[in-house]
Amino acid sequence: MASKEKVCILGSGNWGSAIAKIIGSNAARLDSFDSTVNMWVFEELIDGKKLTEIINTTHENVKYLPGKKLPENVVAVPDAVEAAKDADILVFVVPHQFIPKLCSSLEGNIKSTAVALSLIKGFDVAEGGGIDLISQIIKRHLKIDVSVLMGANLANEIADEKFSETTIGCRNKTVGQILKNLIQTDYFRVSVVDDVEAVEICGALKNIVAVGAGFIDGLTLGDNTKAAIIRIGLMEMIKFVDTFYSGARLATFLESCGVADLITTCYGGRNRKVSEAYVTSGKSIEELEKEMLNGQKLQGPITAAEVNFMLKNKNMENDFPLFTTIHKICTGQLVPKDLIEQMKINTSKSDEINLEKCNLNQAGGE
Ligand SMILES: NC(=O)C1=CN([C@@H]2O[C@H](COP(=O)(O)OP(=O)(O)OC[C@H]3O[C@@H](n4cnc5c(N)ncnc54)[C@H](O)[C@@H]3O)[C@@H](O)[C@H]2O)C=CC1
Ligand SMILES: O=C(CO)COP(=O)(O)O
Repeated sequence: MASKEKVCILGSGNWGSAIAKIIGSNAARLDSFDSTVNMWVFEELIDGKKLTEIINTTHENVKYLPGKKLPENVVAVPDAVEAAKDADILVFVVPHQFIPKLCSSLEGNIKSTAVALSLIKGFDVAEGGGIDLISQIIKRHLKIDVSVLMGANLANEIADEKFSETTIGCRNKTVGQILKNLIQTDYFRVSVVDDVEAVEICGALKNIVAVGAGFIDGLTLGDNTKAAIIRIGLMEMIKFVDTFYSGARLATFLESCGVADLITTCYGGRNRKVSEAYVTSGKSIEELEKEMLNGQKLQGPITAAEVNFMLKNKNMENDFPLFTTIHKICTGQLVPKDLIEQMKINTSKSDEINLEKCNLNQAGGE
């Protein structure tokens, strides 16, 4: 790596802008980083003005993180290749449905020695009936090492500098320390673990559970029911990792990326909010996403569809009744109140994992 690491942030939505605030300030403060941080902005017009120009003059992303100043060394760039071509560290933070196109545009146009950090929660469907992790897509296109950062990280709260924790999954200790230096502040505390796949999968799957929590809120079923959905969701997350990604560790679910992110998203996230409105308004999820989120993107319903694509192909829908039911409600195959009926009949399947004996428990940690 270069003596002064150059950082590029690819994405500038709600979380992209909040992390740009942190990265910009750390890059300016620490000698080991080049102080100029490029941020790729998917260009759009706001009242006839380009968003990149607004960011570069007012130092505020007025659409996706209004009211918060970005450090002046964060430079908005409308061309992804231009933004990324000289970077040593590429921070990926776009809504997950846009990653394949972004990676294709970067292919062959970045430093071969660069490393990536993905903050993206979601999957993509894969040829052959399975799913790809977002980190795998980045790696396949760009042929660089990819670490991940996931945690209980509602972007607006972090932009407000409220104390929060996060988890970086990284296999290389030196790179892990560099990434920690880049991200950690006194109010945003970073743990680095080497269980990279489990960290990433926790981040993706908790968005499905949050959709279920929103349905429960919309049905006004109360705190006990919501806690039950969170617990069942956690069991399905553990079972999913144990079944499809063996070698991970149970302890990872106790990091910020696991149970903490599950809790915060089920109480404070966009997936919860829109799913509650789905029950009470009778509108479609797509309509509500447009009406309620001002251009921000929901990840839960599409993640539920991606997971269902794989479970259906493997004839395993019944082994993950919560994930399956949430997908069926999102797609109109079931109605929200069916969630409870399904849980009454099927939760034993979610719990069908012996934690004493599961693969996750056997793998040795540090
Ligand atoms: N917002 C949050 O509190 C958190 C979000 N995340 C994750 O971070 C990732 C990014 O989320 P946010 O930054 O919140 O984004 P967001 O939900 O605010 O999405 C808006 C962003 O998408 C961009 N966009 C729209 N159309 C596009 C296109 N065709 N191609 C490329 N970009 C396009 C917009 O320009 C804007 O930058 C997601 O995977 C999310 O799950 C993770 C932790 C917290
Ligand atoms: O991932 C998040 C918090 O860690 C944000 O969740 P939402 O996308 O549901 O707002």
